[in-house]
Amino acid sequence: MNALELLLTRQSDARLTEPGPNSEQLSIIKQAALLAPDHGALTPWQFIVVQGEGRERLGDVFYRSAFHHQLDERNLERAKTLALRAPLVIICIAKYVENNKVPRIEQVQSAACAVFAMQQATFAQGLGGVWRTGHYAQCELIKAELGLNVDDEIVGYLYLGTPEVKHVKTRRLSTEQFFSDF
Ligand SMILES: Cc1cc2nc3c(=O)[nH]c(=O)nc-3n(C[C@H](O)[C@H](O)[C@H](O)COP(=O)(O)O)c2cc1C
Repeated sequence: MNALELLLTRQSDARLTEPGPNSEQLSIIKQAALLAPDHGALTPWQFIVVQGEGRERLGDVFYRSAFHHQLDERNLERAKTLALRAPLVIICIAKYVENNKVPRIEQVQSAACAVFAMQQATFAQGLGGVWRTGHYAQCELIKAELGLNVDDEIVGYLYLGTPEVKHVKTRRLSTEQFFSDF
């Protein structure tokens, strides 16, 4: 797949199954993350790769968060299984570095670029992925359990694997709606 084909056909896949990225594919995905634009070369990132039984441990962390926040019964039950929705999950963190020139938002944006780069690198290798956030990206208890600082931001959980169903993105937006000339 060439670069333009990637950019113009990329899509997310919410339903993912085995196999996940092999070690060679994962290595490429990791390298793509580290090429994210980075103002001031602060490298304000941290990535935690979760696979195999690690997904069950992450499910336990989600469960403790759900319990702590008194989520309803349905969410409590779901919590333990969430990380099992793909063979591999990467927890993507903006690791905030205090800096006079580079505000926090730019560091979070840089980490977000890294997430997108990883999703693209996955797609380009014939696999699929989806970027998720929600309650478990905002929870202070989870940050603490992952050993993160309060200033850090979980910018997403990137679920990666093989798409369960082959589908082609049908929603096409019109450039005229979002671009104008000045
Ligand atoms: C910051 C961010 C958080 C997201 N969180 C979720 C989420 O929690 N659950 C979800 O189903 N999709 C979430 N999405 C959307 C999907 O990742 C995906 O972009 C969307 O399903 C559209 O698919 P597409 O990438 O093929 O256009 C999020 C996207 C972004 C950028």
